[in-house]
Amino acid sequence: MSSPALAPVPPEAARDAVITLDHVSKTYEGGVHALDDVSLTVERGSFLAVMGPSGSGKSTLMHCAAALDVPTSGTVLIDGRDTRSLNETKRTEMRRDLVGFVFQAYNLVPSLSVADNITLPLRLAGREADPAWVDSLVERVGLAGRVDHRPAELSGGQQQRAAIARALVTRPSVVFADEPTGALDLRTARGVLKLFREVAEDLGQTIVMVTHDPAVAAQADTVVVMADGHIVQTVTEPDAADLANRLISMSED
Ligand SMILES: Nc1ncnc2c1ncn2[C@@H]1O[C@H](COP(=O)(O)OP(=O)(O)OP(=O)(O)O)[C@@H](O)[C@H]1O
Repeated sequence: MSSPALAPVPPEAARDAVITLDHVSKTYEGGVHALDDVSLTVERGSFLAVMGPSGSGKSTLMHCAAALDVPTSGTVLIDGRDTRSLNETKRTEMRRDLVGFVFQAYNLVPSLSVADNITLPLRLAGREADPAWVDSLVERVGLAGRVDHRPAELSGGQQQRAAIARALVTRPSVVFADEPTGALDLRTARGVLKLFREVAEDLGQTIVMVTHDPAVAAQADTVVVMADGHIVQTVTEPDAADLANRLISMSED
């Protein structure tokens, strides 16, 4: 089923699209067709999950959509800006200004306090921190009272919450989360996914989350299912059991 968040890419809708992939293909050296003619629009404020089996092209899609990599053909727009025409320096600046990242392994700097980790993207961009905004983020991710600690003094869930605050601190157009609960136990993972939902709903933050796990994907508003470099299904109002069945039936095809 097609959803408003994933409508085919009419130009007049582009102002509400944070990410637009238009006929994007990616072929790696050696000839692997990781993405094959993928078109996708991620609407502002939506929480989208990209789900599929290993090797289906999820990471490649994320890397192209986040301007970490360039497609072999097709167009990627982030907030209306074309990523393909930029050199590596300009693409890096675009990522710094428009994109936040959350990774499975948290990637916090061990020698910095939680507070300094959270505000690091601002310092790297030469921007002033707005103390009220930083405080509200720390509060929202439940780390008030922990900001002077080093990452190693936090639990995995707390470290991921710090990483989420770090991803939000620059007020990016979009946050990409790559298997953000992959290293967490079930209960902690639920808390982190609830936080993503709240951030999407309360702050209108656009989130694109890559996962192979149907239970994780089901927390998003919309799920695109990938297989062999294609988006093969788009699921609105996702349900974990239904998504799991879809994956099982794909593996039996
Ligand atoms: N740098 C690369 N060079 C060559 N082939 C690559 C490269 N990165 C990915 N591939 C190949 O492209 C295809 C898609 O890989 P991708 O990592 O995007 O899939 P994925 O769905 O994210 O998989 P996983 O869930 O295992 O991370 C796979 O066949 C993979 O082996």
